[in-house]
Amino acid sequence: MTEKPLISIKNISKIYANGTVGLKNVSLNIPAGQFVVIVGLSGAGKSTLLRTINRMHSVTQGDILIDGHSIIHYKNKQLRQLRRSIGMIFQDFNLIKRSTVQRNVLAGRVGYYPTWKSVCNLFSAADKQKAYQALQQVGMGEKLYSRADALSGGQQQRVAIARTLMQDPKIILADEPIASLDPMTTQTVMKDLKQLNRQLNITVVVNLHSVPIAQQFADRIVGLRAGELIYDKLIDQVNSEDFQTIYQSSSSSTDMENAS
Ligand SMILES: Nc1ncnc2c1ncn2[C@@H]1O[C@H](COP(=O)(O)OP(=O)(O)OP(=O)(O)O)[C@@H](O)[C@H]1O
Repeated sequence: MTEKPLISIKNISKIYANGTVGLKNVSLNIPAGQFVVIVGLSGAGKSTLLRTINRMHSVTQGDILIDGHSIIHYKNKQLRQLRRSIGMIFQDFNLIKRSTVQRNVLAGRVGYYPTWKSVCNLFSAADKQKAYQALQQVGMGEKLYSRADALSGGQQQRVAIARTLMQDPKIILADEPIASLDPMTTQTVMKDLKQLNRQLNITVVVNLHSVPIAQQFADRIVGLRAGELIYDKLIDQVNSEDFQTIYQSSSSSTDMENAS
């Protein structure tokens, strides 16, 4: 029996206002609990694809269903609820640098508060406890009162992950989460994501440049090239030649180094 997908992407295309084609007729079904890695050269459309899933980008054509509901026409309350259920991790962490770790993590909860309460920092004791637990989950409990800008890049990314946990997300989208990190911290951050995926059954979709890291962590690898999906395999079916299709006609030495 085929499992009903949590994320169903149906023939989507994205053409930016300046005419650039971001995605061409991409279809993809992701079941709940899967750890999916999207790989491809710079400009292949990875960020565009990820950002259509939480409607940071709208699609030009096609449909996206989350849990069976089309999201492409969502507005106002529906859109806020959608974004509350989807955590997003960015390459540059997106923390408020001059605020404490606790305040940054609580920011993940603002979708559950009326604006005036979150602006006035009126978070409940239960949510402060939840923030501490989220930090503990990524090994950062003792940094609760540190300032975000006093942390290393890897620590900041883990705070960003804790912030998404405050949303009780069904899905975490991570756009190049390790691009600014050294190899050791890369492992820590990827292991955190994998642990949340496995322990909390959060569906994770990650954009990566590094094929070895993709192979280490993914349940499934999806390859994009020039906006098209050209590759989609479960990890046990992947072989090293597969990646040549994605990375062929590379003009970027960085990508080729990472792919090797
Ligand atoms: N806001 C935008 N306006 C116009 N074109 C854009 C915009 N964002 C992305 N693009 C273009 O869409 C295409 C896909 O870009 P996208 O950022 O999705 O690729 P990517 O695979 O994530 O690349 P990278 O690995 O460099 O982040 C590229 O040609 C890019 O220049």
